[in-house]
Amino acid sequence: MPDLTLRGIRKQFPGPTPVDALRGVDLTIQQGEFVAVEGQSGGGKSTLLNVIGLLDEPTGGRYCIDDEDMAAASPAAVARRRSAQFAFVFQSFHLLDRRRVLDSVELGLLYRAVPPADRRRAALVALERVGLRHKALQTASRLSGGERQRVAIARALTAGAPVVVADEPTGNLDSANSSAVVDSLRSLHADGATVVLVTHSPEVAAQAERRVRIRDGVVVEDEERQRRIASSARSTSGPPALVGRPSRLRRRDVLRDATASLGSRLGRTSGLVAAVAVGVALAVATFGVSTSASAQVADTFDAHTNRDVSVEWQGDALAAEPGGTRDSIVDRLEDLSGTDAAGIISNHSQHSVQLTPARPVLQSTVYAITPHVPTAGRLAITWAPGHPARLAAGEALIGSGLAAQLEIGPLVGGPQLTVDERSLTIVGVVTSSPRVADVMGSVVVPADDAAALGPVDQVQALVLSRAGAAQQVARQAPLVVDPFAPTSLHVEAPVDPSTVRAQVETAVQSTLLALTGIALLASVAGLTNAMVLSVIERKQEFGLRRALGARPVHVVGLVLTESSLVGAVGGIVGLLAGLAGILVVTVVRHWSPVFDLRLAPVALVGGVVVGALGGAIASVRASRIQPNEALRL
Ligand SMILES: Nc1ncnc2c1ncn2[C@@H]1O[C@H](COP(=O)(O)OP(=O)(O)OP(=O)(O)O)[C@@H](O)[C@H]1O
Repeated sequence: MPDLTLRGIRKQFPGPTPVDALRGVDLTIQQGEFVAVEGQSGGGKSTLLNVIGLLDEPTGGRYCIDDEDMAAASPAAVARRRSAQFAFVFQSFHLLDRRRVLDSVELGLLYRAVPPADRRRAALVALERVGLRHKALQTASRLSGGERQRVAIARALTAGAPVVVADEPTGNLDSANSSAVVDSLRSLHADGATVVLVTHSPEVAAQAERRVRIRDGVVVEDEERQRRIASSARSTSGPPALVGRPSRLRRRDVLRDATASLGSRLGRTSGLVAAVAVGVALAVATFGVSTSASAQVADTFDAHTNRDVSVEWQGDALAAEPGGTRDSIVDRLEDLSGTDAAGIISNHSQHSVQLTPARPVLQSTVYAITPHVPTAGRLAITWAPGHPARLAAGEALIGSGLAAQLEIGPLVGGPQLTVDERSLTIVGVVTSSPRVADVMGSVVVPADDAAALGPVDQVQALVLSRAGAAQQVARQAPLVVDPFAPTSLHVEAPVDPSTVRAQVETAVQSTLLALTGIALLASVAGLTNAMVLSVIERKQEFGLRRALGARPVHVVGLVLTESSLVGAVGGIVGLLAGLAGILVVTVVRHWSPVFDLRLAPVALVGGVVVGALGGAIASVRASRIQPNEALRL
């Protein structure tokens, strides 16, 4: 049981004009005394109490508790002493205002690693003693001033600390409530606790067995005349046994405490969650939209451009080789696995074309095609009404450009076109030829009529491959077209789709990931700001926790747990909002949405990381809050 010995205690507050609040205080308080500290305002009473309760360090002199010099004790040892040996009652109560009364009463035991059920039992017993058991589950801020001070006394009772330090506990109370509080203090004293009480009230001071008067930072009067009388009336059993392990905290309790704390400020907590959710939602949406967009781009490539393969050669050189006829080349190309359609189109340079003898003669290129060129070359053809979609000997197609030049009307009655001296029936107009653009201004005849057109300029085998097979077909096509000199042929195939796909995906994703990073950084910045503001607002609460034995690391843990919880909830809300965003964008753009299941854990972990980062600065600030400064009126 501690005896408190102060020798030559000085306390100077620095500043432009330093204040000497204590100027050499000598005082010995033995275990079990009831001491009232009186004196004029500004005399140094609260400062003395803070030094005694280890809430503040003196700047000079020696303060020993049971012969241990506190100046030599480590911060952790001081926190342990505070938790084990002191209970505090303040003029302005200092409760966890937004939380249940029970939480304020239990707080000291929380920092002694006492299990929740035991804490609750002890708190209810203490509340019973101050007549407030029925208010245990009520929000503390709803209580009257007198009730709040009785809750603070209940907290001191629960702590079972050997020394109760009370700084003007009746300062804000009327006389009835004052007497109730003084009675409670006397009852604590009767249990064996030392009570050190600062008061301006002579009536309250008169209840103490020893009155110490302090003026201008020195003890001017120390009256002990009632000590003997009171000592004899006092319990000899000493203070109640201390429960728990001082200045220790159970990990599970941090989570409960943080959850309760967040729950007690739902408005602010929602704001914090929103700060995280916005970042996570943007991250999820950009990531999801980029995946959907990439899939869309890849699909487009696969469906169209990637299927075109062509092999080109000059003149009619192959015709003389065995198997060099157009039909056999086309047959071999169509036999390749991965080919959907194949055809050969040859360019027979310029010829004179004329619609009727009355019309002008035009010069136009003539192409000869095998039957599957319209499919393989993806030609769009408007056939003459009633004509089958196939070109027979003596018939011709004309490109829509040439048709306009020739001023051809509807293809009814089989209009005739004279090419050189030959008359051909026009049976269709080519309205689109994406692979051989020249066809649009040309005449197209069947390959069987090609011989009549004279020498060939250029021959192209057009292959339409299956989606994804273009590369394979492009490798084999020259071998089947000219097995004797495949390298002499010019092959055109699309860029490997996987390369294009990867390039597009990388480009899209790196841009969007950069945006994602910016969104998350903005979230961290927003949360940091909000958490720091929250810590400033809760300064007194953190001071109280420190006074009741919390070490800086406990405070850091609480704030980080709160911000990580906010992050986790923000992550989930952000994930849902982000998925909704993906759905909206993809529906509006007619894309197929891609929901990557991995987004869920990533969003949750991302939220927690954002939360923890956002709470880092606030937690350090909270841990630096000094109890004496935070708890000053
Ligand atoms: N943190 C501080 N920084 C600067 N000066 C301080 C600080 N705390 C107290 N003081 C000054 O130290 C002196 C003693 O203050 P203290 O609060 O101990 O007086 P008190 O006797 O408790 O006064 P009251 O009865 O009005 O509460 C005062 O002049 C006060 O302004």
